[in-house]
Amino acid sequence: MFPAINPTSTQAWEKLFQHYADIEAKHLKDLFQQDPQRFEKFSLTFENILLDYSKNRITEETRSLLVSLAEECGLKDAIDAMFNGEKINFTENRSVLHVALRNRSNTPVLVDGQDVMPDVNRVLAQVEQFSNAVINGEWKGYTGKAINTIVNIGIGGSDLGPVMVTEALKPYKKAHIETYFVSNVDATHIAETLKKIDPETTLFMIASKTFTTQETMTNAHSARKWFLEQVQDEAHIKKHFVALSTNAQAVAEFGIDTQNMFEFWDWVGGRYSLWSAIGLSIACTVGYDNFKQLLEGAHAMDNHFKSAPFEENAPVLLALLGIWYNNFFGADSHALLPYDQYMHRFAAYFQQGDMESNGKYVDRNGQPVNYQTGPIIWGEPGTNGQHAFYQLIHQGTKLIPCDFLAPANSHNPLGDHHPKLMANFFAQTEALMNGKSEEQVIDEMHQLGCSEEDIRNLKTYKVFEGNRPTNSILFKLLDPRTLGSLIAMYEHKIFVQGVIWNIYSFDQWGVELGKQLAKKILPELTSAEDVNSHDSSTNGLINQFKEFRK
Ligand SMILES: O=P(O)(O)OC[C@H]1O[C@@H](O)[C@@H](O)[C@@H](O)[C@@H]1O
Repeated sequence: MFPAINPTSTQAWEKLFQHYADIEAKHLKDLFQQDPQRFEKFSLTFENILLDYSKNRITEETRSLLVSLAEECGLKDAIDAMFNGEKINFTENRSVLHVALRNRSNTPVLVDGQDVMPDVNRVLAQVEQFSNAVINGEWKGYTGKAINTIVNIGIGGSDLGPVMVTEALKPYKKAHIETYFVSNVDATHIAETLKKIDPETTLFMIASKTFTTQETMTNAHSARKWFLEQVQDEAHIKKHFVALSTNAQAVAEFGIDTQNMFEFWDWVGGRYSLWSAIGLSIACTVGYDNFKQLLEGAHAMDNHFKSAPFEENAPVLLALLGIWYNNFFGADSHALLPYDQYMHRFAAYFQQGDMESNGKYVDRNGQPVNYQTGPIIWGEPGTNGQHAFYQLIHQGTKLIPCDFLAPANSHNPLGDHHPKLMANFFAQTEALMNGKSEEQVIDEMHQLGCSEEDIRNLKTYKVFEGNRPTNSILFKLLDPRTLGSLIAMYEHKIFVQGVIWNIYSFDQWGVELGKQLAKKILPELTSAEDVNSHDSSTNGLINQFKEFRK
């Protein structure tokens, strides 16, 4: 196991702290003026992806100090530990092997001395066979009709990945298959979906690692009840319900034939599971070949992550830049801004990926940390965001490092839409960096014929400080392979940050408390008596809720 080091105790941290004072006083605009090679120095390409991180508040010294920090924190050993199947998810005593799910080179990966690759390949073959059968119509519903509708019922990691990927890969969607995702326990979600579908041609995928999650089980039972009301025969369930899970017993108890179960394992974290059987809805929507391309792209990024020197390693650099802003500049959030409508769930996906992984205040020694850990992740596609929240990024009091992501080629090359979209991407990153000086504002106002009084009164509002850092991630086309690489890049970024923050990134105890309390409260909502077992606010709310429902 790699050592548990408090990052603030390293020499690199101390040096970064001193170095920060220098950098804080520098403007990005000047850094570019001083160094014509800046773009070459601070950018890299990986296959069809260009990562330009030159618009960050860094110098070569910053980069080398950040790399020293990673080294001092034992990142190399940590990467090896993950890829070698060590139980780095200590609090659950599990390996962390989403990389094995896409290990296309098929080299053995051992957990407790046993190679997991035969199991991975077996389930992948099952996914291939099943998705082919659904897509080409061999898999028939109870009346002999082919399937044309998939409803994935799952939440969190059993929902967000497939939702994000099927949206991102919509251009690859099989035209005759419609896919719906139901996650919320709010009945509206399942009820509105059931209105649109036909039991004869619908396949339900019950996606749950544990097969105990309240929301998913409630939705699954409602779907089952609806289905049986229509078809009146339990024997038909096996043609219309499959399970994606690690829990065979619970699947059987639900009434799904374990023949129709697509297995995965406890060493796959929920938020890292889209590469596993949880990806069945992806394979059935875009076809197995495209799913395989997604895995290939992720595997290529895994190899890059494992072997590239830290100075040239995309996930490591993104992670280190995040730490630079989070821990030295005090930035508390990070925005993901894809300039691609197909990627509209990308930020939502990595909200879980990042915040559930690194939202921890206890370190790997069991001590509360004395430094900041995971940032708040948020974002929306551009250009929509520009007309909504970019004001605060440009002129607010908070520093918000942003990742801009975009394809050079659109799947919809309609008129001049794509050049317009991309002009905005380039303009925003440039504007965030350069800002606009008071001199420029005055010049502009003169040119517009503004009065001296107006200029005096308004100029300060129109000044942009700039010096707002961004990463630009430009890729050739949003194809399955590229998407796989991008997702894996962010997964590994999260891993690197967790290692440096010395926290356990692969558990999620923080989601348990609310679940426990909800279980306790549920029977109170239907009991006849007034509730008084909580604080006055919770009692008051519950009792008013009951009153409103009388
Ligand atoms: O896939 P299941 O087991 O239904 O879990 C769904 C989600 O539940 C949440 O409470 C978290 O634990 C997530 O990490 C997980 O992805």
